[in-house]
Amino acid sequence: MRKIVIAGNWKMYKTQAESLEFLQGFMSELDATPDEREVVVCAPFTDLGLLSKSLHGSRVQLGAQNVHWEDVGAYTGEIAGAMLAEIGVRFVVVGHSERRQYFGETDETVNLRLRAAQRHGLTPILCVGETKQQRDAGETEAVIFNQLAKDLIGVDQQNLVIAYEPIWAIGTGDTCDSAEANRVIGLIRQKLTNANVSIQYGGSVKPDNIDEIMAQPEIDGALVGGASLDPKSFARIVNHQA
Ligand SMILES: O=C[C@H](O)COP(=O)(O)O
Repeated sequence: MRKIVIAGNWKMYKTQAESLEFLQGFMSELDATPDEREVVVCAPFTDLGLLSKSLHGSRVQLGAQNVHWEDVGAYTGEIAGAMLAEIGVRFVVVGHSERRQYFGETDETVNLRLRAAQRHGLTPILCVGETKQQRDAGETEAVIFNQLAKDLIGVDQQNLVIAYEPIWAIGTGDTCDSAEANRVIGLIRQKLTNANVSIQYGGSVKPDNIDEIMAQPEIDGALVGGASLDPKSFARIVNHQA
């Protein structure tokens, strides 16, 4: 069965003090309704240890924003899967367009990171999506299918979340039309060997569009950037109408 996964990606925002302040506001706003909805906060590395203790026993799970493909070694500035797993991290964002655009992430390194995450029992959230230029050129499907084909080699689809993030919709307020996001996510699903992989939409998700996005039958959750930084706004997104 497909699970609903709502994940906040804090990117390079929030010190430890700010992350604790967020939690104070956020936890009190969360609906108590127990359902199958998974809630994840993907925080900067420096926040993870503290958040792990603070979130212990709560329904909010912890995610990281990167993982290296080797288990140990001389890789200055990188983080190993075992280091994340040891402190209670359950999810990790892999292949975000900001990593691909600014840090030289390729489909080959994305694939290595996905497999490393799974080796350490972490659930990777694989991000795929097209640029505006690629969309305008009618290349959306080809770009995404190419990413999936390369990124998913040897990846266990029983332990995977995918986020469809059209790059032109990230941080722009220019949300992808929900029916179009639904269409693309349906096409992504057709390329998978496990039809139960949860596929999120990401790109300018806000409290005022989450209900419409989640009403789409193919969309299993959201990867939320800017709106996950504010406790009330992220709680409203998590508490969206079923
Ligand atoms: O990882 C999250 C996405 O990049 C979306 O960011 P955004 O909600 O600020 O557009």
